Amino acid sequence: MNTLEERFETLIDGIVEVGYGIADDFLSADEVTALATRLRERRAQGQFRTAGIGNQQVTVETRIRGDEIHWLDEADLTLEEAAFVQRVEEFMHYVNRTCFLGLRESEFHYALYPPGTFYKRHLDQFRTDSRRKLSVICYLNQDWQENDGGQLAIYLPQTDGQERTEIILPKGGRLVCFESGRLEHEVLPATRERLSLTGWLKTGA
Ligand SMILES: O=C(O)CCC(=O)C(=O)O
Ligand SMILES: [Fe+2]
Repeated sequence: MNTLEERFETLIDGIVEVGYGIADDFLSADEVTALATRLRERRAQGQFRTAGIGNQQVTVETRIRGDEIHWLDEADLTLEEAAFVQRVEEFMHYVNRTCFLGLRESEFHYALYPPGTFYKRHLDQFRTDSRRKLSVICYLNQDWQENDGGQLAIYLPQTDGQERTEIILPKGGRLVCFESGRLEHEVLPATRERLSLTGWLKTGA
């Protein structure tokens, strides 16, 4: 297992060199199991809603996205959730020390994509609010296989005007990070429930 700083470096190198970073062991298998369990408990308690689109997230449009989400509330975190938030915030401070992005705030939601649902190609920054600088997605799926689908497709603009597509499997413990305002991406449909914890690192007001 790499040290935390090595994982942070891997993520930053990826973002700087190719536009996105991947750390495969951001969470241990036990942490994935614990967070997936917390996700399912919260969903069973009725805390999840079908996600909306746009800044206020009021419009449900399942032809664009079909996931159910629950926003983490700082005042109501389990130990595992608090540990996850703390680790991502350590990454945020590490980024600030090395890349000077001026990140100040974070927000996180669980997401569950029922089989067959997807999130069409989009950008994570809103026209009316550009505070989201980095998107982080951590997958909570055990034993995810290629033929389970549910890949994250990232569209990378090339200097020759062409576009390259990267296809990333949502394997448990894997964290993907990219610039929210720059890279369009898409969640492909899966044959199983697809679980994740997604966050944004933001500048202040
Ligand atoms: O779960 C993923 O792989 C990406 C999710 C996403 O694009 C989003 O929630 O904005
Ligand atoms: Fe997104």
